[in-house]
Amino acid sequence: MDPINVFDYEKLAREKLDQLAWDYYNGGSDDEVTLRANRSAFERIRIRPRMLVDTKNLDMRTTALGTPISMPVIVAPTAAHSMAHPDAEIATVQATGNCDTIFTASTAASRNVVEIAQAATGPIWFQLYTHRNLDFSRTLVQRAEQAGYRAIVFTVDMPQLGHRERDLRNNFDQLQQLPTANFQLSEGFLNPTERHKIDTWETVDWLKSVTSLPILLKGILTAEDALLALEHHVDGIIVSNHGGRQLDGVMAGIEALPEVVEAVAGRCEVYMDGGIRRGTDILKALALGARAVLVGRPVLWGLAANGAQGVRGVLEILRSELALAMTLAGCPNLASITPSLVKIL
Ligand SMILES: Cc1cc2nc3c(=O)[nH]c(=O)nc-3n(C[C@H](O)[C@H](O)[C@H](O)COP(=O)(O)O)c2cc1C
Ligand SMILES: CC(C)CC(=O)C(=O)O
Repeated sequence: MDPINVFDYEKLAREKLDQLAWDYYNGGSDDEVTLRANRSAFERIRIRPRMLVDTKNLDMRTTALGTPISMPVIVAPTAAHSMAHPDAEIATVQATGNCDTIFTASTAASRNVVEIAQAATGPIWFQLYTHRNLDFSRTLVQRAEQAGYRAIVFTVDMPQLGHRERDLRNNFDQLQQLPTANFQLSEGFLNPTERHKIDTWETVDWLKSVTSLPILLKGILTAEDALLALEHHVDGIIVSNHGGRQLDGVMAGIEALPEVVEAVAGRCEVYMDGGIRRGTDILKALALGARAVLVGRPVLWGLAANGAQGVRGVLEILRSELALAMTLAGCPNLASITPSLVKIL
C-alpha cells in the first residue's frame, strides 16, 4: 500500500507492531472519552472559505520561539521510539530535520539527550519530566542546553501516570519497562503513586533558574493556568491533554485552545496538540490562535511503518494537505488564517 493519508500509516503500523506496543501508542486513559474527543471536536468546527484569492505563492513558513520552520507542524515528545523501530529517535530526529521543522526529544526517549542532538539535522527542543532528585534534572537540562537544544518543554500534566487500561491488561508497567536512556523511570519518578509530590509552580521558577533556554509549559488546558504560567514568565504554552492519556474527560486540545489564547492575549506563544491528523485540522487550530501544532502518534506510525522514510512521509502528507486546505480556503499565508475562517457549531 502506498500511503495517501496519515491513517494509511496507522494501518501499516498496526501490521508491524505487537499488541503491547500498539496499545501503548494508541491507547488513552479510562474510557478514552478524551482520546476520541481529540478527533471528534474537529468535526464541530467548520471552515468559512474565501474565494477568488490569489494563493499562487503559498507560504506556510513561520517561527517557533524565534526558530524558523518550514511549516506550522512540530514533532511532539513521545517516549521510547525503539519500541517502534530499531533506528528509534535517530530516525525521527533526522527525518524531522529533513522536513525543516522542530523535533522534541522526550526525557523518556530510548536514546540519550546528547545522542539525539548529535544525530539532529534540524532544530530540536527537549521535553522535561523531572527526576526525584532535582540535581539530576539540572544536569540533564544543562546537558541539553550545551548539546544545542533550543527550548525546554516542561510537561506539567503528569503528577501521576494516567489510568491506561490497555496497558494494565497487557501487564505493561511503563515506569518499569519503557526502554529509556536518560534514566530508569522506576528510579527517577519516585514511586508512581508519590509522583505528585514532585512538581509545583515553584518547579517552574527552579527551571528558569537553571537554564537560559526559553521554557514552554506543556499540558495547560485552562485560562486560569495560562495566567499563572504568564506570572511565572514562561515563553510558551502548549495546550494539550497528553493525547487523552492522563485525565479522561478533560476538554479536547482544540476545545481548550480558544480560552487559553484569549487569556494569554499575545503575551507568549501558544501551541496545541491532540488529534491532528489532517491539513484541515491544522488550519482550524491556527484559525483558533495556535502558532503551530504538535503531532504525536502519526510520527510513531510513520516510524513503525518505515523508519525515517515513514516519518518523513507522514510529515510531508501533513504539509501537502495543509497547502491544499490553505489554497481551497483562500489563505495565501499563515497571517491570513484568522478566527473568521472558522465557525464553531
Ligand atoms: C506513545 C506516547 C508517548 C508519549 N510520551 C510523551 C512524553 O514522553 N512526554 C510528553 O510530554 N508527552 C508525551 N506524549 C504526549 C504527546 O507529546 C502529545 O501530547 C500527544 O501525543 C498529542 O496527541 P496525538 O498523539 O493525538 O497527536 C506521548 C504520547 C504518546 C501517544
Ligand atoms: C510514561 C511516560 C514516561 C511517557 C508518556 O508521557 C506517555 O506514555 O504518555
